[in-house]
Amino acid sequence: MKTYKIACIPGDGIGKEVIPAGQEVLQALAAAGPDFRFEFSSFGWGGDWYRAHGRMMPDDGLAQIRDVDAILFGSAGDPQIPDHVTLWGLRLKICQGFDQYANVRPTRILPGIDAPLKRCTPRDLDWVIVRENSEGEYAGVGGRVHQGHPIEVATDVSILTRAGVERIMRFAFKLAQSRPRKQLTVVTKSNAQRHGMVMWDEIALQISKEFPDVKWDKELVDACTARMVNRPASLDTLVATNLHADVLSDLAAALAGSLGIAPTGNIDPERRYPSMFEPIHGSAFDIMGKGLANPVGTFWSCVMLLEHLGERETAARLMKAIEEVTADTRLHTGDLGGKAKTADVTAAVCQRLKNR
Ligand SMILES: NC(=O)C1=CN([C@@H]2O[C@H](COP(=O)(O)OP(=O)(O)OC[C@H]3O[C@@H](n4cnc5c(N)ncnc54)[C@H](O)[C@@H]3O)[C@@H](O)[C@H]2O)C=CC1
Ligand SMILES: CC(=O)C(=O)O
Ligand SMILES: [K+]
Ligand SMILES: [Mn+2]
Repeated sequence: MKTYKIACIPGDGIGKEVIPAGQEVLQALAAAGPDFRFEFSSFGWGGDWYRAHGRMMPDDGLAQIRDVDAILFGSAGDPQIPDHVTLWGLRLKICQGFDQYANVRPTRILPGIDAPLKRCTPRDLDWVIVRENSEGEYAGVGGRVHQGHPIEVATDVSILTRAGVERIMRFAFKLAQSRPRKQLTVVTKSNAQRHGMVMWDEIALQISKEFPDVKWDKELVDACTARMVNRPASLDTLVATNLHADVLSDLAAALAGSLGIAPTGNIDPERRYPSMFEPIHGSAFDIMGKGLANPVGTFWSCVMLLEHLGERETAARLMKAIEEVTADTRLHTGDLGGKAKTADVTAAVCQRLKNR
């Protein structure tokens, strides 16, 4: 029997609630079938680790998880520690350390979810946002000089490399090609950002020639927000820079009903390193520790994890169980207007997996 090694890193805030829930669901899946088992390892990295050791993860942390088949991640972000310390010390360290350059964020309106756009039916909103995940605005290049003085200067320099843009464009065109509509929107801002984004557009055109069957267009990021709201059905696959896609994907999640539902894969398409799956949301300080977090974003991320492992049938089985649960409004958590708790939703999904 196959054994998949999964590293679980709950991190902070509601990550500590939704990742154990995700692990429970994966365990229930493995128990329901004879095909494979999981070997979980758990890592208590994050804000608590920082308070005890002065850093978010150990110096050899990447080496400790180098050989797993996949990583299930919660969130980095602690109310007592600056956000840039937590994010860079854990999540970005893993994403960049393992060169997980493609961040994939599907969005759909799941059954039973009351999405906020009154003219948008579930058929109109079926997107995948591909986020460049290794450079751009989050390259980490910049600095501060004259700190605290009136002449203080601070910079964050966006870095776009030809190799980095070519690989994410190729990934996005390929993903668009694999979807029924074969359609890609390249999100840009080449009117105002006249160097990096102009190269981004040029490379999009260049890579498009490798995919003659993919229809593609270009949209400025500001206009793209309006198009997502007004003409959702005109979009299918999107590709955008690190910052642009970060913002667009929270909007996408909200338009599909809640930030609590949306999944992500931080993928190394070349499979040199393990890929990492996480809900798109953060630590949710306002609800943490109360058992109120919606675990669906984590469960959907588990679906992506299973697809990445090549377990397509099992992934589909989990997605079906998730959709059956969202269809029952009694099982909606507070973010969806319901009263259910994390544990109720988790138990309901596990129950459906047992009853297959
Ligand atoms: N990938 C990561 O590790 C991320 C980390 N963060 C960090 O998380 C912290 C909080 O960030 P925020 O901007 O407040 O974003 P957030 O995603 O944590 O929360 C935004 C809002 O959405 C709600 N929400 C999010 N997930 C939910 C869920 N599963 N169920 C129910 N409601 C949910 C929260 O209660 C809050 O009102 C910060 O430290 C930030 O840096 C934020 C986003 C991603
Ligand atoms: C950090 C963050 O906001 C994200 O990964 O989406
Ligand atoms: K997250
Ligand atoms: Mn984000």
